[in-house]
Amino acid sequence: MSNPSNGAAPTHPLAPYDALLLVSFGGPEGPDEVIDFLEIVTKGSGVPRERLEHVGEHYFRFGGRSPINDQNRALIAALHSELADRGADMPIYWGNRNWHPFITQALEEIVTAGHHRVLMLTTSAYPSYSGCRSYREDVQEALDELDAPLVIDRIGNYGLDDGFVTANAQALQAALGELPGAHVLFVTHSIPTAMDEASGPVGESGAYVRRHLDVAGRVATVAGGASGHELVFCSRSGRPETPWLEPDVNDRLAELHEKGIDRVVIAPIGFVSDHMEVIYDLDTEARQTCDELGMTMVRAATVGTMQPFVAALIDRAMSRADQARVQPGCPLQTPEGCGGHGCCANSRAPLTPALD
Ligand SMILES: CC1=C(CCC(=O)O)c2cc3nc(cc4[nH]c(cc5[nH]c(cc1n2)c(C)c5CCC(=O)O)c(CCC(=O)O)c4C)C(CCC(=O)O)=C3C
Ligand SMILES: [Fe+2]
Repeated sequence: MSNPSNGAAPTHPLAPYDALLLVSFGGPEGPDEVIDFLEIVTKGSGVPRERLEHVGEHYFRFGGRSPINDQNRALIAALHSELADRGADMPIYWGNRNWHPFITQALEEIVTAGHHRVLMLTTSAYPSYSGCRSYREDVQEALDELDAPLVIDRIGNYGLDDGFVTANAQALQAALGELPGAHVLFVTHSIPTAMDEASGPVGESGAYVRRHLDVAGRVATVAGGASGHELVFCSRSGRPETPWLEPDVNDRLAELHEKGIDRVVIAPIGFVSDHMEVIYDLDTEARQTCDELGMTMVRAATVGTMQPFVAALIDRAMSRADQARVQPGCPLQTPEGCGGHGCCANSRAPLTPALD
């Protein structure tokens, strides 16, 4: 509250930020959008046409509608209510890398509304080119096109934040409640091994896998009650001759079955909400693998809008604002040292200019 004696305007708890920007992957919302979406996603990535058609089928199975946009709408609502609870509500804009509303559209709205300094959050919790650096490259590119006096900072990768771990642990505990003593398969998106090697700040390598292993270990410890746990991967794409992170969740399920382990919990710590990878690759495909092998499987919830997760994002925003108040300029292209920019020192995409 403002102090009436000096007439000062109340200081917003997130000052100097005047808006938040949620940046996400995007997904189609109807059958006629699927192919155009997939073409945008795979532009210049070398993903073969057959893979594209194959993944298109996953979307068509769900009426051509990805769950990701509704998940993001729900997350924005939850962020607003968390902000309101702390007396800190502010506008939240939303832009996607690959589908409407695009990042460029969000930035145009931000500029039109007269905002000057915006804090960006992404729906990816881990360091890597795909999950971190490409988001800030895309936002930087959109910013360059606008030529407006707008500064965008970002919060760092939040996978190891207490609230993210707690929310995942609560989800795992609930799943283990249904299947006590089960073996836990923590799952994340596979990426090319070269992308994993290039992940992390300058001088570091393999941060993508290492961070997931750290999160998995903490989540398993906090939840308790698993007979064992490990990290596996889903949603491999790319060319078959390019090495990607393994084992694939389905291959590992078959191996576990061979060893006589037939009770598993699948915990998608790599996804912040029920993306297509979760509802297709895990709930449909991996579930079918389990059914065929006669294994019992429970899928743990994604953190979605769980309170500890939403609070962790706002905690991050608050501490980023504290930092920004004493450090006026820390633009997106700063490779290290502020806001956890060091997610991926090496640019994977030769088409996009390197930022450091
Ligand atoms: C690390 C990572 C994340 C997590 C971080 C983050 O959240 O960003 C992520 C998220 C997502 N990936 C998604 C969808 C797709 N990803 C693809 C392709 C690829 N992903 C990759 C990596 C990642 N992807 C990579 C290395 C490729 C190969 C092509 C390339 O190198 O560019 C393809 C093309 C077809 C295919 O090959 O599968 C699709 C359709 C959706 C939307 C799902 C929905 O609709 O709910 C989401 C959230
Ligand atoms: Fe992907």
